[in-house]
Amino acid sequence: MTEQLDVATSVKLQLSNGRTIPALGLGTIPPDDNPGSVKDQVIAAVKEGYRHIDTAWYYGSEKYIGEALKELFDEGVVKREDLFITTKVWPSFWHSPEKSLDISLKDLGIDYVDLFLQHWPIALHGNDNGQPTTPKNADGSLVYDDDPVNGTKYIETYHKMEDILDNNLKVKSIGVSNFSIHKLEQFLPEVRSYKPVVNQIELHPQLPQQDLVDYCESRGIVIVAYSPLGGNGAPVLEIPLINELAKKYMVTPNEIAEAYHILNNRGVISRSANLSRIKTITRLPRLTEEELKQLYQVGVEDPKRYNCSSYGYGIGFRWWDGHSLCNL
Ligand SMILES: NC(=O)C1=CN([C@@H]2O[C@H](COP(=O)(O)OP(=O)(O)OC[C@H]3O[C@@H](n4cnc5c(N)ncnc54)[C@H](O)[C@@H]3O)[C@@H](O)[C@H]2O)C=CC1
Ligand SMILES: O=C1O[C@H](CO)[C@@H](O)[C@@H]1O
Repeated sequence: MTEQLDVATSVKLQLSNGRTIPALGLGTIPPDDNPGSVKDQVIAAVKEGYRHIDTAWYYGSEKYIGEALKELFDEGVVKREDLFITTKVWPSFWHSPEKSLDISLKDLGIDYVDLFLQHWPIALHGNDNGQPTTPKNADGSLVYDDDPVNGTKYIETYHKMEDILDNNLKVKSIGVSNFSIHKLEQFLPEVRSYKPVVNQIELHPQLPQQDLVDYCESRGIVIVAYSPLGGNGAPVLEIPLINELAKKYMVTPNEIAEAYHILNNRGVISRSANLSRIKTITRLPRLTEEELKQLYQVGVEDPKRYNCSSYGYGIGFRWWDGHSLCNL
């Protein structure tokens, strides 16, 4: 089956603004026990051919990524223009996206990002420096600057991102993340000049979200799948079908989980603290249409979301009138 393999790092997706995005990206949520290890992860990935790095002000790892980029540029491994770098503005910084961006650019040591995303369609109560990132009441519920289900202050954030793009200096494209259909229906009519080119969402065989995927793709918004392995512990890799396909195509389960998106013209960003793993998960098995459909069916009956149902990474997503923040 080795003849049915392509190279995942060579696939680029067309964005609605005429630019392209490498389909396979490296996630950079830092390991709690060793956040500085993100530097070596980025170096290993870029040397293996990755050209898309996904980060965020919220992750606190951008200074380590900046160290990696400096080393890669100084050594002539890549030039800035060879890379596609994404950062995001967190809801506690909803009022000052340019300030958030400037902090990211300083930590990354670059003067522009290729994609600037609005991390969540909500407004959390953060100060002028976006702190605290997860403001909470005494009962543990989040403190908002606006109603998280029907408020519209978050749209002001995007308008400010459009203003930044108008200057076309610090960002090349803007987009959104964790925007549900409910939010997109409310938000898209208010967009002034620049439709979001991407919606970055949790997506994997256990969470198909096909209605949201169809909604976005029908409007020219590229889906980028985050937590494609299910986050910490990679539960998605335990799906029997993924392991069967990995055996058939003689690749790793990671590559099946990534191919599921790339072959569906979606971006995918996964992470690994294991440097040798990063170097060995860039093959693209040519799964058949039937195999892609089988993977899709895994989560149709009993969808499972990893990112919002737990207190992962320090933020607790409270269920709100039957909505989780991810289903707003
Ligand atoms: N926009 C947003 O709100 C979000 C964006 N993201 C982005 O997506 C990226 C990837 O998603 P994540 O949730 O970080 O994780 P993921 O779904 O990529 O899984 C990564 C985890 O799986 C482990 N892993 C990888 N391969 C493995 C293997 N073969 N066996 C055992 N364990 C394995 C890694 O060590 C890590 O703990 C993030 O780093 C971030 O850049 C993630 C969450 C939310
Ligand atoms: O981007 C993000 O990462 C964390 C952990 O998954 C999540 O809360 C946030 O949206």
